Amino acid sequence: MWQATTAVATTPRGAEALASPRYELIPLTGVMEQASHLPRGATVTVTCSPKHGIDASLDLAERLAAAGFHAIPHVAARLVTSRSDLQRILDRLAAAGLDDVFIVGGDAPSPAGPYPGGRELLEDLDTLSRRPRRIGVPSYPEPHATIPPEQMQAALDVKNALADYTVTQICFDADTILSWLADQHDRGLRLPVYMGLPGVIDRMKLMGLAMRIGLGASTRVLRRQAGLASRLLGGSTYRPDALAEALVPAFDGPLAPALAGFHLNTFNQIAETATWAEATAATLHPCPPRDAGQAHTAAGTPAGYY
Ligand SMILES: NC(=O)C1=CN([C@@H]2O[C@H](COP(=O)(O)OP(=O)(O)OC[C@H]3O[C@@H](n4cnc5c(N)ncnc54)[C@H](O)[C@@H]3O)[C@@H](O)[C@H]2O)C=CC1
Ligand SMILES: Nc1nc(=O)c2c([nH]1)NC[C@@H]1CN(c3ccc(C(=O)N[C@@H](CCC(=O)O)C(=O)O)cc3)CN21
Repeated sequence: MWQATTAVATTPRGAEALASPRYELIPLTGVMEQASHLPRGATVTVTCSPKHGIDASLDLAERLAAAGFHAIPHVAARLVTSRSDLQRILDRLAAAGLDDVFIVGGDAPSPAGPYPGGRELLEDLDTLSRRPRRIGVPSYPEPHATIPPEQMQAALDVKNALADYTVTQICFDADTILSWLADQHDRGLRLPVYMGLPGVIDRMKLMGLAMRIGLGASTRVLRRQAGLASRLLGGSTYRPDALAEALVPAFDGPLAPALAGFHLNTFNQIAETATWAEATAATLHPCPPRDAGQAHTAAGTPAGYY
């Protein structure tokens, strides 16, 4: 559980980050209704898979934008069929006023066109018109299942000059994320980092997804915490409490300048994840009565700053 007294005094920026995360949605039936549980104007991103294709992500992003959200579609490089297809996508984004896009390699077993990965697409995009105002790219605190670490690092180094921000792949271990951040900072990463967390999701479902998308060794926490009692009760739900507790303070520590926020992979458990984020952020800044604002903690941080 949260140590509310310490947290209030030390993590105002972290609490704010948790209160306004990016929510990642999958373009499946019912998602618009589920999205209505999100705060008005929330930032939502739309995944892009070989199963649904790029246009399903763009369609949903357009609908979410029309409903008042700040919508960010993912575009998978391996699903783009040609250079003119890429220009068509850029034109469609511009026409819809979608000015922020997340470019990923994508999970297609082979490229449908000239782009084997996000890196190659970004390099080509630089020569085309209508670049979105902001471009995000993934990054990996844990090794990728198949792409060698040197190749991933080389791709990130190129993207460091071509993109505007990065979102970390789901990782269940806060120390791994924080030491990766420090290492990337030392190597000259200039992209602001959104830390990618799983949302509030059934453990078994999360374990299956983790295997399918090739997450790293930290996935073992799902096994360790799925205790006998909860299994007897017919399953248990993962909550990213331990990650939030360890990562929120980083927004007020030495790595703060490198951090942009949190990105919650909801897997469409949208209401549960949003409720968790809001409630957890609220425990961090419980808005004490006004006169508490005069008091100061031992560390000199005004109590009741939030
Ligand atoms: N973290 C995320 O949100 C997502 C991650 N992915 C996975 O990550 C991989 C890498 O994507 P990005 O981080 O955007 O980096 P990227 O696509 O820029 O890949 C890095 C380098 O590895 C090569 N590469 C990419 N996919 C490959 C594959 N499937 N097989 C062999 N080589 C490949 C690329 O040519 C590139 O030079 C994707 O292929 C996919 O498996 C896919 C979608 C979303
Ligand atoms: N390798 C990889 N690919 C991704 O697409 C991806 C990541 N990693 N890491 C973070 C998130 C997680 N994402 C996901 C994960 C699962 C589904 C998924 O299960 N979608 C469909 C099934 C699609 C299919 O079978 O191809 C679903 O029915 O839930 C979608 C996006 C997108 N992002």
